Amino acid sequence: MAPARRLFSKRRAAKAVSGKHTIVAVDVGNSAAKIAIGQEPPKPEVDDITAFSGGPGQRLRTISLDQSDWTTGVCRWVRQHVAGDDITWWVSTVNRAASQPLQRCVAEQFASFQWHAIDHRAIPMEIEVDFPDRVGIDRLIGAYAASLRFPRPLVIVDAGSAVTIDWVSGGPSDASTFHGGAILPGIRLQLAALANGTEGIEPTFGSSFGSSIEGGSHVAADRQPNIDVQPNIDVLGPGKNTQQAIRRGVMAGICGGIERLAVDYARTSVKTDASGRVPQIVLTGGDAAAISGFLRVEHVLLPGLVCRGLFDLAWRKCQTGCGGLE
Ligand SMILES: Nc1ncnc2c1ncn2[C@@H]1O[C@H](COP(=O)(O)OP(=O)(O)OP(=O)(O)O)[C@@H](O)[C@H]1O
Ligand SMILES: CC(C)(CO)[C@@H](O)C(=O)NCCC(=O)O
Ligand SMILES: [K+]
Repeated sequence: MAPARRLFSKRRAAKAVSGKHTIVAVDVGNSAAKIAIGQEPPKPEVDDITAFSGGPGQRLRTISLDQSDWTTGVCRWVRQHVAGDDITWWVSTVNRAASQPLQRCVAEQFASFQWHAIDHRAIPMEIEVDFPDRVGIDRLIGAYAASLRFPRPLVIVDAGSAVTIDWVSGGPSDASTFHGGAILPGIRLQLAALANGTEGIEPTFGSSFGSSIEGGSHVAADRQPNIDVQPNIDVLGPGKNTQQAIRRGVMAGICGGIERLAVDYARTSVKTDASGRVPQIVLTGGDAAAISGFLRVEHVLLPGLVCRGLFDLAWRKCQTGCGGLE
């Protein structure tokens, strides 16, 4: 214990000189928490947003909520990479039952911390939906992060427990507009629904799919859905057995949905985007890599989009006066 304490105080002294401050971005979903560690911009004049949010120093980790001690896992991982307790946690949660215990764990394990749970009012975008406060904050932050990195209009696909397929346009001013989108069950939920709702289909948890979680690791192997991630010529034809048929159905449903909605949204773009550009599709989430291989439209794969967006928001706040980001 003693050496660790000394290390912390040395680091605190270093912070006072450099003015750096640690940001931990946490995206709490229904299956997993995604965590990234970053620092305030090393120099105030850094104006490239990627220098902060996507820089080489950034670490991204996914921790499955299946593990009963996942909150301790998060704190331990942060401890391993950050010396000291002076951390601002920027949090996106669509699962308060999970984020509340995490906050309690952080309060127990870190002597001083700041906790920013982001809501829609913090997102510098127009939000054109019926109830902006009811949209999953992960959707809004992902949309914001994508709109800073790619030309609009955008189709943002977050393939997690649920798959969300959202539309973001650019307006005549520089502001982006979030227009809502579509929500469908993700791969794992679709497999579970088929198993639960039929007598003839067995649960398909049991093997493979290890690389599906962004950043890898910390995913219990015995809970992973058994769906091949490699696109294979076989999957073009009809499934010849139950497993193949399920795989065909689930992947075609999700990929077909993305392809179709991108076209449909673009058709509405006369109203919502004046640029006339072909929409850029941005894909993120635990199943993004699996889905990417089956998609027939051009897209970019960007792991940790919501964590990147949390850093973007922290960076933005910093521009208007950091001071520990409070
Ligand atoms: N052990 C696991 N537990 C849960 N999901 C897993 C696991 N292993 C792989 N996956 C895959 O990862 C997907 C979940 O991705 P992700 O972690 O991005 O979800 P999430 O952010 O928690 O979801 P949401 O934001 O929709 O609540 C599941 O659909 C599943 O196919
Ligand atoms: C759809 C999910 C589960 C995706 O993480 C999340 O964004 C959420 O709980 N949203 C609330 C409903 C909505 O976005 O309209
Ligand atoms: K998510």
